[in-house]
Order: sequence, then C-alpha cells, then structure tokens
Amino acid sequence: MPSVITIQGLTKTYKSGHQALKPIDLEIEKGEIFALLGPNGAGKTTMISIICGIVTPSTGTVIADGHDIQKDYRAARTRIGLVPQELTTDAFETVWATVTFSRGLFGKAPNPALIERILRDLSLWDKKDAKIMTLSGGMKRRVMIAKALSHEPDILFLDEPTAGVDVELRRDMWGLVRQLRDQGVTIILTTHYIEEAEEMADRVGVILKGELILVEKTATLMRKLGKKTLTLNLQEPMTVIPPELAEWDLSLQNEGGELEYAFDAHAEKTGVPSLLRRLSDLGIAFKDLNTRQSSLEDIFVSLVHRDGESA
Ligand SMILES: Nc1ncnc2c1ncn2[C@@H]1O[C@H](COP(=O)(O)OP(=O)(O)OP(=O)(O)O)[C@@H](O)[C@H]1O
Repeated sequence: MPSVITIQGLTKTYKSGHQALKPIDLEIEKGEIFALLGPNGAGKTTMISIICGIVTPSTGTVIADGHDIQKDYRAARTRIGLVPQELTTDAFETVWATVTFSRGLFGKAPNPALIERILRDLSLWDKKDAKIMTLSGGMKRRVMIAKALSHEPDILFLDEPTAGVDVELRRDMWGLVRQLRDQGVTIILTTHYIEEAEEMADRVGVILKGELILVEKTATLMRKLGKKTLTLNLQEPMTVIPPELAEWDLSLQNEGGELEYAFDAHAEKTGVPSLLRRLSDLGIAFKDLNTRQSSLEDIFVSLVHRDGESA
C-alpha cells in the first residue's frame, strides 16, 4: 500500500522545556485505520496537532498526500479533516450553517447536496435547523465529524472520538469510521481505549512518554505478543501449588478454586498436554477447563509495565 502520510524525525519540545515527542518516524498507509494508542500525556494530541498544522514541530518533516505540512501548508491541510477532542463550535449556530461554513473555510465552493449527504450519513439530517446548544453531547460530536468531512478530506484524524460517550454511540461511531474507510478515507484515531484499537484498527502504534515504541498490524501484534491462559476449575480448592508442578508457570485464582497456566500458544511445545498428564498422575481432578487468548489490553499493560521498569 502506498503511504499517504510520511513522518520523519519529528520532535516537539514545548517552550516549558518539556519534550512531548522524541524523534518519530512513521508511514500511514492509504486507506488504513491507524490507532495511536497511549496513556494520558503520551503525546498523541501533540502529534496530531503538528500534522494538522496547529502546533509547530521542533524538528522533522511531515508529508501529507504529497505536500509538506510546513512548506505547503494550505495544500496539505485541505487533504486533512480533524475532529478535535474539544467541541469547538458556535453554540448559537444551526447544524446546517456551521457545517456549511466549515467547508467555506477551506475555500471550497458551496455544495448543499454534499452537506445533505454528510448530515444524513451521520443521522443529523432532522437536526439540520437545530441550534448546536440544543443538541446532546453525542449529537455535538457528530456535528464535529460533519464539519471535518465538509471539505471532502482524504485523511481524517479523530482525537479520542469516543471519550466519554456511551456504549451505543461508541458502536455507532465505529460503524461510521468503517463506512468512511470503505469510501476510501484514511483514518487516524487516538484512543486510550484498548478495545477500540483492537476492534477498529488495521494497525496500532503505541506511544509512551513521547516515544513511538511499537507499530504493528493489530492481528500480528496480538499473535506475536499474545499469550494464552488455560484455566482449570478444580474439583477441590488448593492452598499451595504442589512442588511437582514447579516447571509450569502456574497461579491459583479464586481462593484456590482455579489453577491458571499462562503459555505461549505459538511455542512448539505449549506444555498443556504434559501438565494435564501430571495433574492426572497427582490425582488432581478438575470440573472444567477453558483457554483464553490475551487481549490487546493485557499486551498494552505489559508494555507500559516494561517501560516503567526500564525508565
Ligand atoms: N502547550 C503546551 N505546553 C507545554 N506542555 C504541553 C503543551 N501541550 C501539551 N504539553 C505536554 O506534552 C505532553 C503530551 O501531551 P499531549 O496532549 O500530546 O498528550 P496526549 O497523549 O494527547 O494525552 P491525552 O490522552 O491526555 O490527551 C504532556 O505532558 C503535556 O502536559
């Protein structure tokens, strides 16, 4: 896939002296959904703001759809739609006026048919004459998306699109993002909801303390770093793990009622059959067993943890 955004050696040190971004190199592929995942203060908004021309980088370059975001700002910015975290819309305007005005800001000719389609796609059509202040929080978020799409960008940035929205609206947003991707829009979203990245993104970038520590296809990441857990529901609770089982990475859960074994599902020898044989030899009976693939959340927590240890 050709890349639609090329970031090279991008850094940002704020006037306060705080280095929000360490040198970042990243290619965003055309038509992908890329999730930038990181805890609060990791540098996600800083990175997006630089690409969208709101914050000036300290060093480095960003090329968006063939245009340097600093040297060729207007051309680059026209290709990009931004849905910021904060609602930045005039409360007294109507939905129709504010979305139409946004398109005009990019010097594009009026296109009422397009605005109508965007509002219909976002289920905002019956609110087109409503003043922004009368809308619910979820509706206001949809208006922010409509504004960002009004000038027909090829690249859409969504900064924490579902922070603080209810589960239903989150699902709606996900559906909408997929629909946009199917129309050929490249989507970059920031999130600290792991579930969102796992569910939505083709690729994930993990940013911690201004450093992009990992970029990987979501599926590869899950496969590579993912472990499996085997849980055995014991017939009789255990107080300690017998020394005969020391060679397996076991732990007791639920007051000794469950024996858990964490293993690498891709290893040639998982250790599962030999564990089950040994349990049988020791007369340890279980009522039920199940295995669970570790989620992106487990992976993320272990990465953050690892980073904390090395810091
Ligand atoms: N204008 C500024 N001046 C000085 N420091 C700033 C400025 N803006 C952000 N920072 C700092 O840079 C770091 C990265 O902030 P940024 O907003 O990019 O993080 P984030 O990953 O988007 O976090 P969140 O998920 O909370 O939005 C933080 O430590 C923040 O305090």
